[in-house]
Amino acid sequence: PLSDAAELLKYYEVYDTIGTGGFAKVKLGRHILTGEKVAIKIMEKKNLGEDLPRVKTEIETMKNMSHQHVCRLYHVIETHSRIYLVLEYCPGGELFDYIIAKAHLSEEETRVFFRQIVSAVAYVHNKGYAHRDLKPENLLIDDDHNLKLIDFGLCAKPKGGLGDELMTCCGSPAYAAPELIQGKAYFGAEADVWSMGVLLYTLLCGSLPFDDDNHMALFRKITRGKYWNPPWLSSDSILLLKQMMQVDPKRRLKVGQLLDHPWMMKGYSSPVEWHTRQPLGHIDDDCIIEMAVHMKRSKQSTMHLVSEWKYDQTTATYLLLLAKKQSGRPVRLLRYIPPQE
Ligand SMILES: CN(C)C[C@H]1CC[C@H](N2C(=O)NCc3cnc4ccc(-c5cc(Cl)c(O)c(Cl)c5)cc4c32)CC1
Repeated sequence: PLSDAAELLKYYEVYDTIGTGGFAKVKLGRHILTGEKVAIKIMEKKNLGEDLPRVKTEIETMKNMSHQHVCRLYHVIETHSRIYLVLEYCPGGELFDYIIAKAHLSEEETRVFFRQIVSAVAYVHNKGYAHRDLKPENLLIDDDHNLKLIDFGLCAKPKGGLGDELMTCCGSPAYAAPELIQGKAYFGAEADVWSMGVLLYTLLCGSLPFDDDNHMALFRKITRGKYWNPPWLSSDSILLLKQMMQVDPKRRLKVGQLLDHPWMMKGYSSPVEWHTRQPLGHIDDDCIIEMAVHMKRSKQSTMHLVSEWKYDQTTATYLLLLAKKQSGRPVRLLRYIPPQE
């Protein structure tokens, strides 16, 4: 109903649907004040049913994430019948489609992308979360041809940190670790490493290491852990894949060992940089000043308003101004507000 869209249309122009994700529709939008493009994930509450907790998980998780390779949440709008998530726009679409278009990637191109994936996952783990649904469909390409991790609906934050075991069997079977599909208690971080191994295989080979239309046959292949190595793989790639797709989670590589693994270092002089370049809560002076001028408020009161991080229009305006600055565009808000018809 119009009343739901009214709140969204106060702050965004909304264009056509650019994708669908399970129980959500994603539309392209533009933030009126900054002119920045955004992706708007639209969910009908009545269609969510038992998926509502998953949405709440995704929202709370993403509010705690601010990283160069994690898709940024800007604004949460909840109306009578809908939940809107305003997210960082990634014009390059899914990594999945990119791989299909190229059949498979070279080792060099794979390394550039895989270093970004490991950076994102190491950051997420350091925050105490396991993603649990790592796959090429959940990695998007932004306008700088960099990867952004999405879909935190299945991620878990064990009460006692990642040292605690998880029980829920979830994620996409083809990427799921043997211990997870066998219904055993598992460590989220170890299961994520297995999924990253499957991901690395799809990048280098253009196909899945374990695949079968029959679920039971697929499970058998995963628990057996044997897969075909195409002839174009280097021996280094074959070794790394073997170390990540170890059926026994205790023999599997740790994320910490991935950061400076010889395969990851080929052509690079430093380990994967996983720390964020935009710490949560960081307040940028230029953005605060532009907002203060625009809102006719003092710099001090503007800084306090932004520091509440309510993921409302203020948070969205600040973060999108910051994104503009980081892309080298002018830190300016729209001077003229068109008359509301
Ligand atoms: C697992 N797949 C099927 C899901 C699809 C959903 C549509 C996506 N998409 C496009 O189709 N075209 C362009 C496009 C551009 N920018 C996007 C920014 C964020 C998201 C996004 C972020 C989060 Cl955190 C999230 O949970 C979801 Cl569902 C989507 C999607 C974008 C997007 C691609 C992945």
